[in-house]
Amino acid sequence: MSKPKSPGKPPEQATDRLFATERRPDDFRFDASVARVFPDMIRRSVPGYTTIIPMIEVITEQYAQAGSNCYDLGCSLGASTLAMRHGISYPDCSLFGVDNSSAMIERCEHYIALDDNPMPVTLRCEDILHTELSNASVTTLNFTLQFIAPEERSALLTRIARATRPGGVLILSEKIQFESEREQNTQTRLHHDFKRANGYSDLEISQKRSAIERVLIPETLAAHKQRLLDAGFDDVMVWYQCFNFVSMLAIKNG
Ligand SMILES: Nc1ncnc2c1ncn2[C@@H]1O[C@H](C[S@+](CC[C@H]([NH3+])C(=O)[O-])CC(=O)[O-])[C@@H](O)[C@H]1O
Ligand SMILES: O=C(O)C(=O)Cc1ccccc1
Repeated sequence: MSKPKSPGKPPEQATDRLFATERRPDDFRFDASVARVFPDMIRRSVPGYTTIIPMIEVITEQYAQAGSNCYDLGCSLGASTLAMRHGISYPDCSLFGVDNSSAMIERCEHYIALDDNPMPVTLRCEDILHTELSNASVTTLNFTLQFIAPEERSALLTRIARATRPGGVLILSEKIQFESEREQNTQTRLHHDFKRANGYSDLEISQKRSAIERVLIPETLAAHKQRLLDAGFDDVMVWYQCFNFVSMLAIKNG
């Protein structure tokens, strides 16, 4: 599944109307219907997503090391993978994109093939809880850890920290929960205002909210920071926040 490949037809991209009409309250899944609308869905749903992606390139440029592996865990259609690809300046680095949704990985292959950067990308359709990790300089979890069961998160982060070279990093982006109920309500209202400003109706917002309730479990910033330190990272900093969406940089000492 790695490059080089002849650039195929661009995948058809649709507007996200998945929650526009009344539907059964099924849990959200990363299936073919989500994969088809995903670029539109994530851009209109996650405040800051369109800023975070190019910054992943900037961060990768700073921390990628010669002869190392870089991983994008939960790569979806490869937006963060491509940002990493563009940030890596060493031809002897290896870049891996991992996602357990076959619908995402199939489409991701097309997006990788359309991008003209020569660095090979290896895509794995695997569970990130079991994927092999070693010799890492930059690993990205861009809005993926939130979909992992909370009791599995420590083991995954510990595995990433152990696989990370001195001076390497984890970029961790997450929807977060706030300690204070007042702040939680205010930031949630602002997030919903953002979605409304991007054309989502109240019905779409409320049906999506119910669908993700049991599958996207946000935690507080304090919980994330402490767990990253416990996992073996030496320093954790927030480099981006917009409402209840945050991106952190966890660094292993050089
Ligand atoms: N256990 C798992 N193993 C592998 N993949 C998983 C697992 N659980 C969830 N996923 C995958 O994690 C991705 C999360 S989306 C990432 C966006 C991307 N990073 C981006 O920068 O565009 C974020 C969002 O939709 O808010 C989906 O593709 C899931 O299939
Ligand atoms: O849409 C939302 O309300 C979110 O919290 C973000 C999101 C984005 C894409 C898939 C699932 C959740």
